[in-house]
Amino acid sequence: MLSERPRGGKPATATPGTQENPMGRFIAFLYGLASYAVFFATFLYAIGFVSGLGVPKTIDTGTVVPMAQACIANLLLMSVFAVQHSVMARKPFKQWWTQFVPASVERSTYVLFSSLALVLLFWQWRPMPALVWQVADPHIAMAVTGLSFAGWLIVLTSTFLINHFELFGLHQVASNLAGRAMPAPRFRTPLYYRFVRHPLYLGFIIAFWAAPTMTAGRLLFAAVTTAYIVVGILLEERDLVALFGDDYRRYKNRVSMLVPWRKSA
Ligand SMILES: C[S@@+](CC[C@H](N)C(=O)[O-])C[C@H]1O[C@@H](n2cnc3c(N)ncnc32)[C@H](O)[C@@H]1O
Repeated sequence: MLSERPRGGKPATATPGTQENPMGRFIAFLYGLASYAVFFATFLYAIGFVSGLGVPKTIDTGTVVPMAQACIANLLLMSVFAVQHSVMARKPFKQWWTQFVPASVERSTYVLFSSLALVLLFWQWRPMPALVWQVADPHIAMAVTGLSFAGWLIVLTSTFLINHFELFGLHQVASNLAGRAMPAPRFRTPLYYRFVRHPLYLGFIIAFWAAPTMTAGRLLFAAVTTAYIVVGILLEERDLVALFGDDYRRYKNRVSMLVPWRKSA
């Protein structure tokens, strides 16, 4: 879903686009912090939006319009996010726009635009309240909600296992501020990554599908985002093989993609 991080080649090199001017570096750092704050608020809102808890506008609230109209509007909103999130993550796009945006804040800007695309989706989402399923037993319903929150927790903890601060651009602006080089990307397989290659995406899938009440709107959201995740994995793995070579190829042979069972050794 979130895709490529800036790579900058195998050896650690000076942060590309490092500003010489200390004030410029400081402003870049503040911008990175602000983008991160917007991301974090959006992430928290997303939990409420999908679960229907604790936020004013959820996936199942708002003005009800005819089903086809709602479906088209929602597909458009998800497409805006998908196009922004995928296109801005591709190397040719990065090469083009880092002519205008300093490379040190490229990731923060990507994170900011992704968050804004999500805010637009939350704001403009049209509810589709038709009931697909509903868990009648309150204890089971609570357990399903708990499973959904476990999915969100897996998402957040996976970002820390990979590199939370680099993924959301803070590492880049902090290194730029300190005039330090960004370290070369490292292949990691900690904790969940021993069981599945994409725990973060698995967390999203669990969070979206574990619904005690599944409406047509949430079903549309879960189905489209799951399809987007699967396509995203194919693109991400192409980059990971290019970056980590045989290490990643062997990992692919050993560990399954999303379903946590061990492949035969
Ligand atoms: C949003 S994270 C998602 C990581 C992974 N796909 C997941 O679902 O847990 C995407 C970034 O993680 C990086 N990445 C994915 N797997 C990795 C691994 N095993 N070691 C290091 N970086 C990885 C990718 O290069 C990409 O920049």
